[in-house]
Amino acid sequence: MTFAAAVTDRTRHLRTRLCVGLDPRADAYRDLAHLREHTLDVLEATAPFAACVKPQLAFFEALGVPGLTLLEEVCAAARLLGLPVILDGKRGDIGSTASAYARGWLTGPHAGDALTVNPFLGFGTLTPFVEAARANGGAIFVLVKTSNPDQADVQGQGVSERVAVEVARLGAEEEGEYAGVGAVVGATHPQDLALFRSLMPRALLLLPGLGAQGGTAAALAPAFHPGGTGALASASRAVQYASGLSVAASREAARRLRDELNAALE
Ligand SMILES: O=C(O)c1cc(=O)[nH]c(=O)n1[C@@H]1O[C@H](COP(=O)(O)O)[C@@H](O)[C@H]1O
Repeated sequence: MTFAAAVTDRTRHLRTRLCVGLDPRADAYRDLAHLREHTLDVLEATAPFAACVKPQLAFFEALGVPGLTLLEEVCAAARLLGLPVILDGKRGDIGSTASAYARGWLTGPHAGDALTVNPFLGFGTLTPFVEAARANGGAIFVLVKTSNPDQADVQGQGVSERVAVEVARLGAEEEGEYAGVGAVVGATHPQDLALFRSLMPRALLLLPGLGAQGGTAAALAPAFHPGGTGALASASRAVQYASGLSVAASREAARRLRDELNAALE
């Protein structure tokens, strides 16, 4: 089953559109063993409420080689739990380097099912990512309008809309309900969601910024299709560190966010 079909299946059968972000901050833990245990515990505790999981590569890379080993463990644990994995790497470079990134993160030993991708170097540089994702039934999420307030410095003046049109064009070649070329649109921009939904009708939208950055579930309905499919709302700190390092609080936070999204959509 493709990534797009698998998350949509979880949305329909488990009634969840929540993407649980894993951003394990080294300074929150005694040592690497503590970070590892808590991160895997949060994954297991929140999995029943999640459509997918999104490890942020920066936090794993910051730990060096042991971080990559842990990332492999997280991906393997997610698979056992039935959770599709989005690796949040925001990669992008000239073609030959983009091919290496695509091999590494979409087909290599640490690969996820999907990868976030930066289109800043030009639309042609997306090709290796699109091809690698297609070869495995994976997906990419192209940055269209990021959640941070200063995104407009670079993404304003119609840039986000141009990227959205390209995402739709790339996905149009694919079969299936949702394409393997998706888009990142911040949950912090609820006023823009209807526009981006209409520009990219068959793209899965990844909506980060729920919780810690101020995004609220109630405002996200315009990103979804009738029936509540087509988008994934993502929260990292609000789940992993919902109340210090309490795993029970992480579980409850995931349950509450899932319920809030359902209430806004069903
Ligand atoms: O691609 C992302 O997930 C992403 C895109 C974006 O526009 N904004 C954004 O915050 N993110 C990532 O989503 C996560 C947000 O974390 P929280 O604010 O703790 O939920 C971080 O790992 C960010 O790198």
